[in-house]
Amino acid sequence: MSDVRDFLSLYFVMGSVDCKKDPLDVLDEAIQGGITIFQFREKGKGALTGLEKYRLAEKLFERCRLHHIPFIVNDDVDLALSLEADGVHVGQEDEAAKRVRDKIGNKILGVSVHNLKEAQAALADGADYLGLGPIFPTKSKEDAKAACGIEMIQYLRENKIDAPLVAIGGITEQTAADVIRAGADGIAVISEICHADHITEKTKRLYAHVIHAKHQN
Ligand SMILES: C=C1C=NC(C(F)(F)F)=NC1=N
Ligand SMILES: [Mg+2]
Repeated sequence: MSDVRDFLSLYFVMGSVDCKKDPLDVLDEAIQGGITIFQFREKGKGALTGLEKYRLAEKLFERCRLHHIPFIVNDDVDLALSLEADGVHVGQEDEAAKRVRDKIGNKILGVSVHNLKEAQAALADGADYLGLGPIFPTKSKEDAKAACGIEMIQYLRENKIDAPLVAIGGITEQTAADVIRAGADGIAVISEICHADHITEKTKRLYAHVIHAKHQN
């Protein structure tokens, strides 16, 4: 895969808990709208486990493979390996990024970061991209830290964090362009797409905001 940076523009993160209808339909509509990378994040109250989780992951992965969209698994490294997913995304509280890198070889490794110190450590551990957030307050993650603000994107860039970086946390149509102009390579969204009345149209607008802002940078 060429540099993962090119795939980060519109990063859809989702699990069954986030969906108001069949996750397969939600993903299909988001793909029609132009998402560029997908993360299966099955977490929170009522999340699937075991074989049910595996079966849903398999079907979502099939959709992504059909449309050449990288399929990333959140937290569950063993699930990623058993599916031969394109990569994994781990947080600060998950398995240490260095150990994950040893397990997954040259698959994509994304690491959640909240500040400069965590960003530097993640890159030292071999992260291919950073997930910085939450930028704004978020309802999609129960144990989210306090919002770090758009300023943190600029601060990391000013401190020579030039690695591929996607911003996440409460990002909407109204704020997408500002996040890109601050220096992010893409935006990651959960509820902005999952809770939209018309998922494909919403996704197309988010994509347009991101691509337009990218060409201004
Ligand atoms: C907590 C997270 C932070 N960032 C990301 C991503 F956008 F993919 F980088 N995913 C997560 N699950
Ligand atoms: Mg995690």
